[in-house]
Amino acid sequence: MAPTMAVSNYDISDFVLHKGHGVKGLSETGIRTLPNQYIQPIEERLCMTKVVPQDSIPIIDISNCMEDPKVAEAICNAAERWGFFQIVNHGIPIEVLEDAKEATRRFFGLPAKEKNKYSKDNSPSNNVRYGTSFSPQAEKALEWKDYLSLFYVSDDEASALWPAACRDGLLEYMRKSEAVVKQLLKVLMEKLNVTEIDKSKEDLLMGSRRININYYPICPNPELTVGVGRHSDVSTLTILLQDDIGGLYVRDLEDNNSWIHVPPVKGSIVINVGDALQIMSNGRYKSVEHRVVANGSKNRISVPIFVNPTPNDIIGPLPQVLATGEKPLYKEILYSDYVKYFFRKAHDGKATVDYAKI
Ligand SMILES: O=C(O)CCC(=O)C(=O)O
Ligand SMILES: [Fe+2]
Repeated sequence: MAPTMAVSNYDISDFVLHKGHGVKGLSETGIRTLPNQYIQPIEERLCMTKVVPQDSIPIIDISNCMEDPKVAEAICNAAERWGFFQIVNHGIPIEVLEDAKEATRRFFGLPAKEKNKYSKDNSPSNNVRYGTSFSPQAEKALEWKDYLSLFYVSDDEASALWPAACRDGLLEYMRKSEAVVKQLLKVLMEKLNVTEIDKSKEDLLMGSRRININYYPICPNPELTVGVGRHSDVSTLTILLQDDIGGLYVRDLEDNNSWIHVPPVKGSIVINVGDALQIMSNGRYKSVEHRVVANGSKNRISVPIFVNPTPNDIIGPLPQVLATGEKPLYKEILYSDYVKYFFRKAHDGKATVDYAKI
């Protein structure tokens, strides 16, 4: 589409949602004013006075993760205090990270017609979904983001169903990140006195995976909207690859009113604790609220892998954590019910975890 072509407010949802242009397409029309649908209530916009520049989440060199108890301690402390940390020297080759980002750019660079083959209405499978915002049917204001979400079942299914433009790069990134996930979970579990991770425990911690690719295009009035609203992830752990633009903010648990930027660090991966791990650890590891701001001058991409329990797992505080008489803070719940609850509503901070509280 020609960069100067205007899209009226009236046509926006048809253009963005139904025709599959997404906010990327809207941004590329050269639009100068944010459409009303994207204007967030003031309390949902991130006011920069709430950002604490002197604080930052830990950056942990995990090259000696299994041998050096200090590394294990740093990981567990970060998961308790911040719920977020970055890892470097993780063993995933830099080319694999670059290829995953390239794969992401290639997918979003496709014509709308091609991307729209994977929309809710057109996708041949629920495991492959292209969309925009988080949950447009449930949201009062839309988020300035397009995404492709891929639930991993098997390499064969991915070969058959995932878009060719991004499939190989994303699969490789998923494969290469698996060893890192296992190491991190082993360390985090040991601190909870879970010393043996057999097959059923491994399924409970990492039995299913979803990889998303996110595109946050240049936004005409970034201060009026959000890239992603306040939420915590429903995962056990999230492994997030971001490009060099920045814009992800994390709530500071020790000063509830403050937010901390997660700066891009070349070659690093951001790790965050998700709700499932908060629940299983009975609140010891924190699934922390985070959000992404919109950007007025640069396009941003990110690639989170959500490492999850399997949908039919029952999750609740682990017996090893409660063994000393600690009171459970959460109920036992079917993981797929938990996820359904999360996706039924707009992003709303920590409300999903409250659903599991006793
Ligand atoms: O884009 C990012 O940095 C974070 C995205 C995110 O929080 C999510 O997809 O759950
Ligand atoms: Fe998230």
